Amino acid sequence: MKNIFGTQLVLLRQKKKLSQEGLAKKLFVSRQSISKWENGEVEPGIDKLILLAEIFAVDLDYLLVGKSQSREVLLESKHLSKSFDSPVLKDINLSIHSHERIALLGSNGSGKSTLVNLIVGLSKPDAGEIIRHYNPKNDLSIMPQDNLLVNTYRVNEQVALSAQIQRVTDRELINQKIRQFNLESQLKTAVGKLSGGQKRRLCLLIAMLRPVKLLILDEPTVGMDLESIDDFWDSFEHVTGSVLTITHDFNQIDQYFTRVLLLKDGVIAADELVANIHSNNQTIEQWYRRENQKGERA
Ligand SMILES: Nc1ncnc2c1ncn2[C@@H]1O[C@H](COP(=O)(O)OP(=O)(O)OP(=O)(O)O)[C@@H](O)[C@H]1O
Repeated sequence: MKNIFGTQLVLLRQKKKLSQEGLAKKLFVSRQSISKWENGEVEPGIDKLILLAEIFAVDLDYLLVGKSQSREVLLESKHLSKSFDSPVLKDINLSIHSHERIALLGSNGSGKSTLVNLIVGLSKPDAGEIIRHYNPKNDLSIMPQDNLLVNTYRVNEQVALSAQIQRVTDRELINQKIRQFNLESQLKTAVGKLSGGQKRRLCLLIAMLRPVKLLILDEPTVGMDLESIDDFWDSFEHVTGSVLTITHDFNQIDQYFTRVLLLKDGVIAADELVANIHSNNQTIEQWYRRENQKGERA
């Protein structure tokens, strides 16, 4: 295990453009520990292995023994179209697989929310179909744009209520999420008194109380200050399963996402792996600006 794990760790860390120091900080260990893991001198404990798998969005099997990642198709959309006063989505063909962290990009009004609403089943397409290879009741979670929180509740009461609604009874799992989302010291604070960033983190925690196959986030950090945005995306690393997010946090996409989709003129105008964009020495913002302007300069 040692050699493969060490090699995998180096590869994944470099792919994510993380230094040993940067990774050590995320795991609350020393840089020397990372170095020892990578050299095969010592193995991390299971808790750190799970965190590593989360941070790199990979299977434990892939991390430990290099077994190829399962690539299950979760959702397929075929020739989707949707019009309001005028056509918004014209011909959307898209597949979402397991272990993908997808950022859905596009100008204001390009139809991102309309597409997400179709995917989660909040509205119906005029034509085309969505094939879901998961149970929408159990395997889909959504973090909406607005915080659906009870401001007068304390944080622990809010979490308990949400856990009850979702029928999550494993107390240890709930406590672990609270620790992961760094909300331990706010447990007795009234939800209404949390900062904007803390509220969004609490919403993400609630959306992730149950492990789901697909998590959908609609502009999760809108209106937040820079510090809260960083804070939020740090917690995002604990998401298991696949994610589809509408976001304009370009710096964060570079760090936390695996794939970007660009919606333009009613179609998926570009669909690219973040690693491919980086290997061309581009940031996601540079890529987005170039792709989104294509055909508009003539
Ligand atoms: N329920 C609706 N009734 C009428 N028009 C709608 C409705 N929902 C969306 N639209 C229109 O569809 C178009 C796409 O809207 P949508 O909200 O999907 O875009 P978006 O890419 O999410 O935009 P933004 O980045 O501004 O959030 C817009 O022109 C919008 O006015």
